[in-house]
Amino acid sequence: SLWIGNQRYRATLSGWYFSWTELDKKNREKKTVSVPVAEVIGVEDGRVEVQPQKKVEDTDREFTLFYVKRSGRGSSQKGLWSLGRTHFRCPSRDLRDQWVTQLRTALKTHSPSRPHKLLVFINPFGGKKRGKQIYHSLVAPLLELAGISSHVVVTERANQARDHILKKDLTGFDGVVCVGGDGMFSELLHGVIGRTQQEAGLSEHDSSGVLQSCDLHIGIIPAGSTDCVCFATVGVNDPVTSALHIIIGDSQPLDVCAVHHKSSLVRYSVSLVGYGFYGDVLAESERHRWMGPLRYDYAGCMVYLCNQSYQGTVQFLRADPGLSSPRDKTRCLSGCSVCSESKERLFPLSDSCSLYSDKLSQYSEQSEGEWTSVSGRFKSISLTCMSSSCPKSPLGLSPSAHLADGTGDLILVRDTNPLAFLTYLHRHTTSQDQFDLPFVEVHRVKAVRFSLPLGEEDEEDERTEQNIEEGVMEHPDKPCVQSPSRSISQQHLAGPARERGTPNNRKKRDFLCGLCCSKPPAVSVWNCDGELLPHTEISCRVHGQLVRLYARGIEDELRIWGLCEDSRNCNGKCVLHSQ
Ligand SMILES: CCCCCCCCCCCCC/C=C/[C@@H](O)[C@H](COP(=O)(O)O)NC(=O)CCCCCCCCCCCCCCC
Ligand SMILES: Nc1ncnc2c1ncn2[C@@H]1O[C@H](COP(=O)(O)OP(=O)(O)O)[C@@H](O)[C@H]1O
Ligand SMILES: [Ca+2]
Repeated sequence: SLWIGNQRYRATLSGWYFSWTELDKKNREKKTVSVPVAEVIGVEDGRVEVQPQKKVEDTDREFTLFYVKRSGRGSSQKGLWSLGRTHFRCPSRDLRDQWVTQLRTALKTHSPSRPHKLLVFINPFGGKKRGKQIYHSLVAPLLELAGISSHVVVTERANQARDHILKKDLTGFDGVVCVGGDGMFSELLHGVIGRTQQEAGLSEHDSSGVLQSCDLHIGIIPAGSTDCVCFATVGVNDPVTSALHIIIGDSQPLDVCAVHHKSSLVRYSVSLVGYGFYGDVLAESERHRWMGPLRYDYAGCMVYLCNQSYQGTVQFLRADPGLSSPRDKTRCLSGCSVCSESKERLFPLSDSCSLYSDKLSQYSEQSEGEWTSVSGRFKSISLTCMSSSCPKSPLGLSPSAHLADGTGDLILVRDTNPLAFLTYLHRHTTSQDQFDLPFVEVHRVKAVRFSLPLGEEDEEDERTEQNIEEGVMEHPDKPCVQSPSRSISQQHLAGPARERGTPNNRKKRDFLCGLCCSKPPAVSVWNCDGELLPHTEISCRVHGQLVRLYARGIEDELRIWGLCEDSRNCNGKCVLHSQ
């Protein structure tokens, strides 16, 4: 027996669960609360509070249990986690000590993958510039409660986090965490992948080579502008929810797209590699960084009004159509079977049995298959390894994409009239199928190549290349950018490609200076997870499950999503109809 206040409960700790059942005066059982041991955050002697401030009342018969608490069913805050806290009173001090010891032992046994030590990078300038405050007031107290030690680095420049991971001693750290947006996540991604390849003696520049998947986990505390990676892997962008996923050591593998130009690596991407509309929006938004997250809406409207389209040829290698399709109306949710079966396909030697051996023989990872080619004028070309859902688009660029199936979705939006394109964009904010439009096509792919029409190819201007290398010339991209934020965006370009002095394409952002100059540009720019790429002709390849995040995919009642035909079936409660 345990007491909460004056109410008596029957408590049990059996295997995976700690449960307490309310008992009435006649010992009849009433409501039960069950907490999986894997979701216990901590057990403390006495009456302990952590919010708003830590307070300990050391009473000898009491203990406090902290655990993951989910927001109620049907709540508008689906997927939101908070810290649950219950004070239990035991019949004696001895029994209290036994409960605390047993719970702590169970925690060790059932949660072997929890981190003990984390390296945390805070971008003080991301999003609404609240990174430091978010970390110190919401996240640090939870880590302390869970007994996780952390080493915190507040960044002073772009790429500091990436360089730290690439070069410094990381002995003892179980994971790296960023407090910031998709740009900060991208720094960690590049650091972790780069370091793993260095240690494995593999070259990142070999576009057909296999990369070593990374052991160091990445955690994201959302404090940025789009927070797409966090939203698409957790389901919400909430710092406390993400901190709790980190603490309990959740693990979500993630596909990564490697972008190459000729024979060198340009960048990695997990969410959006976009040309045309999304590239132009990013280029325009960089000039308005001072607006914070609103810069994307402003730039989106401006670029929409410019009504540009761009010529090019897209070639792609299809993924096995027998496994899944971008239009199959399913969703990649926590425990997704498509992703777990992909693990056996992607790493056939790591598991003893392979359900997929027959499928493998028809569609081997070795035999690449045929490249398909599509040429024309496009409003937008997007490749995304995951749904890319974010607060702006709750179902994302490709709602049925999978986080860890080794494929990406290629979305081609051909040139069309402005109203039709607006319909396409608007469908990202509703449950309507954005692919069910005559000028839109979507393909599930393993690799993509983009080339410009003859005469418009990437210029290999040796002089420009040399000048950048010698540091005598400013990077010629975005010649019209004048705001002080330039320094930040210039540093963005100082990614792997720029450091090796690869050439840059030119003459393209002019129309954004005066909002559509007389001569429309022939070439757009690639947006790679919020970074502008310095090349136009690129090739992309998806590396299945290359990194792992402290997340578990989107959980829930949203499982009905695939079944819901109309709002009457779900009473307006499913994710499609509750928007
Ligand atoms: C009419 C409403 C149209 C809404 C269209 C919403 C589409 C949203 C798709 C979002 C995909 C997001 C992919 C993630 C990208 C991020 O990695 C990356 C970096 O994020 P960070 O700054 O946090 O580091 N973010 C981005 O590149 C931002 C792309 C956002 C594009 C938003 C465009 C808004 C468009 C508004 C158009 C309005 C047209 C209205 C005309 C009257
Ligand atoms: N201290 C810093 N000063 C300037 N730029 C930084 C700093 N720390 C990180 N950055 C860069 O700022 C960019 C944007 O950061 P991010 O956290 O993604 O915010 P947002 O979502 O608002 O774009 C990232 O690409 C990152 O490399
Ligand atoms: Ca994928």
